[in-house]
Amino acid sequence: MEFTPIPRVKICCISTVEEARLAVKYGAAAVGLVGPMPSGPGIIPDERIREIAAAVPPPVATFLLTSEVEPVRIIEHYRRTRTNTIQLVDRLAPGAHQAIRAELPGVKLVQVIHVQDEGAIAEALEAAAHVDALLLDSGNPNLAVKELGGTGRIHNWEISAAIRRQVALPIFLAGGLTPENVGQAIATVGPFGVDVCSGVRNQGKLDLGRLKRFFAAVRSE
Ligand SMILES: O=C(O)c1ccccc1N[C@@H]1O[C@H](COP(=O)(O)O)[C@@H](O)[C@H]1O
Repeated sequence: MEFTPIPRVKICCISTVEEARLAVKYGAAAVGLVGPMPSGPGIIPDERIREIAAAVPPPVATFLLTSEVEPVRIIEHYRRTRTNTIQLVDRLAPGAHQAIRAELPGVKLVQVIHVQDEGAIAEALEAAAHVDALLLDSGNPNLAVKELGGTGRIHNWEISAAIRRQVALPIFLAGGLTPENVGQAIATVGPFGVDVCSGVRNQGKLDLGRLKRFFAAVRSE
């Protein structure tokens, strides 16, 4: 018999302790806290990330989203914020993940892969050897002003499904998920978790109705 767990939900772009409480109340397994980025709607100051991360109860995971790429800068960012997980939203150089691990052995590492075309499959397979989970998102790190997430756009879920089939790590799916499309996304990709920012917000604020409908849609899958 095959066991297919209901996907975990990560609510991203949490901007206050109150928003974190709301996300946890309705069942979030993780909250995302967005540090300095070249673009995106969810950025908050590092001091606020630290405050929110300290307020979130175990076993809810706290993800620091960092756009830093140098291990020393990533480690400094982590030490300013003290989450239990680091979400690396940009590509790192070879050896960088190992350097972070050596310094922060208790901290989980999640690498974002921007799914633009089938090249994402090889990128995912390479990164998978060095991290605890992958997060498949929309975006374009090759633009002059990098677009590293928070786009509100979906991508080609068939490519994400191919990655999920080939990678033996937890896969989070992100990018333009909403209460209306998350069921189809789960059916297509079969992710371990789903991750959402704009789809549960209204004018930048967490929207209770959308949040409830998002969880209901995930649970009815
Ligand atoms: O939200 C941001 O500001 C952001 C900026 C840079 C990288 C990632 C960011 N957020 C992440 O993007 C995904 C998808 O967002 P959306 O649901 O498409 O709006 C979100 O889950 C965050 O992990």
